[in-house]
Amino acid sequence: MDQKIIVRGGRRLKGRVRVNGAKNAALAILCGATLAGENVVLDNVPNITDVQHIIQVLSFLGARVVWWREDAVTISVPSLTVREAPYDLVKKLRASNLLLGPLLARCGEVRIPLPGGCNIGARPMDLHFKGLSALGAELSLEKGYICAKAKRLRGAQVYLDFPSVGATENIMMAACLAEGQTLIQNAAKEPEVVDLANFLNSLGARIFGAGTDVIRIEGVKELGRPVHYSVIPDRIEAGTLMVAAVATRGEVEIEGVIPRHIQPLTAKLREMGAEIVEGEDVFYIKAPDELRPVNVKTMPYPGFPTDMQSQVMALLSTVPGTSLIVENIYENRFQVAQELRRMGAQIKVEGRVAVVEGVPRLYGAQVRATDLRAGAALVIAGLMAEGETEVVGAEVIYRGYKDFEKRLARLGADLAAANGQEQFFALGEKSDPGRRNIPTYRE
Ligand SMILES: CC(=O)N[C@H]1[C@@H](OP(=O)(O)OP(=O)(O)OC[C@H]2O[C@@H](n3ccc(=O)[nH]c3=O)[C@H](O)[C@@H]2O)O[C@H](CO)[C@@H](O)[C@@H]1O
Ligand SMILES: C=C(OP(=O)(O)O)C(=O)O
Repeated sequence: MDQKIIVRGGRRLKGRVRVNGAKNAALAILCGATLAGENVVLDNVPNITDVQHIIQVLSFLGARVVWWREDAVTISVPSLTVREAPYDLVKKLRASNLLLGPLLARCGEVRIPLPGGCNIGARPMDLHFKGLSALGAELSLEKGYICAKAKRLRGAQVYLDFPSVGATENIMMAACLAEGQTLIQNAAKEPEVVDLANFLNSLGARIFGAGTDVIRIEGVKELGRPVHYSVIPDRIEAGTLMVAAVATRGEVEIEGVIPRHIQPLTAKLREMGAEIVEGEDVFYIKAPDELRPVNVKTMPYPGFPTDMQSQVMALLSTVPGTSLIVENIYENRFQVAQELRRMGAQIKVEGRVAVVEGVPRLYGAQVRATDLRAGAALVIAGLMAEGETEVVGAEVIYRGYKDFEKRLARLGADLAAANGQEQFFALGEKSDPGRRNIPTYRE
């Protein structure tokens, strides 16, 4: 059902907000938990729709997953009764592809539909296939399903042509139970890869070098030590809130972060003129009215993250001067530009390059969230715009952000969420119930 977020722009964000656990780490760790038997307890798990969907897939496969607190789950996978994941569940998220490695290692056979997720590019799986084949698996595509089989997995040396996060994670998980040593060269260095490796090591795996471009895995017979593990904070959620703070020329404190994970963004926001003070696990951000244009190039970690590109594009659309954005990861991640143009932004896209000419102001309009980060970017644009912005297709935002509009409202934004039945609930101090029959509430 089409959901909407309605934003009335013009308010500066002010206050303090705490970041949730990282979507991309939690998803990988939940998949990795299928390598173990029982007694896995995870903290700081964000209750977002992607996580709910992966839990549905795991439950279908025979795992017992229980939310025992708002942000904590227990998982036990004594045996996996089903080795085929259903298309209707898997199509909802990209990260379902991360079941391939662990299920193959644990069961020797698996059938998973090609994953779904946002339409941001072709996102092939050749590197996952290359790595798992090197470990001895036979893989084929049959009627939209990835079919993988292996009598036994053997350690191998795998060079990734590109440091793919998902391929690194899948190969690393499969290699945990392979015979002998695996080397992943040109591995992804993202913090979420490191978090997955730390989690697997706490289960009894022997993974060395995660966070560098060579990861060594010594295979073990089984994993299954009791584990109580806490997922790292979401650097992209933190970054999105930082950009929202700067976009509204606000003053915000963001708690529960690992500042070094967000360096590439912090550096850009400082280059634009924002004041950012870093504590051990907190950021204080204050933005002046006048900001400077910057150039941004998305790269694998520790480069500038593609998952922050759309939000920064929204911000730059009101910064005087010319900014250049080069998107090196996904060919369709500029779709948000055409929605921002509806709001008055001046953005030209030529292949992988977007040229953003800052305009004095954006105007509220009806726009569509074409993907998760585009949705967040459009809400940020709405916070800056004059008048009312209606972001339709907002359900994709909840794939990755928990209580997105509530958290922004607590920082003083004026915005509301609604479902397709036009049942609005509104947040923020100055919502105007009269205009749209919105029952207002304040927390
Ligand atoms: C659930 C999750 O963790 N998602 C993140 C993960 O996605 P994901 O793991 O899918 O991203 P990858 O790092 O694999 O993809 C990066 C690039 O490599 C290409 N590629 C990837 C695999 C492959 O076999 N062949 C190939 O060509 C992709 O098309 C893309 O152009 O990392 C991305 C890059 O930081 C983030 O945007 C996503 O939020
Ligand atoms: C692209 C993203 O996620 P996924 O890989 O789950 O589609 C994202 O988080 O921006």
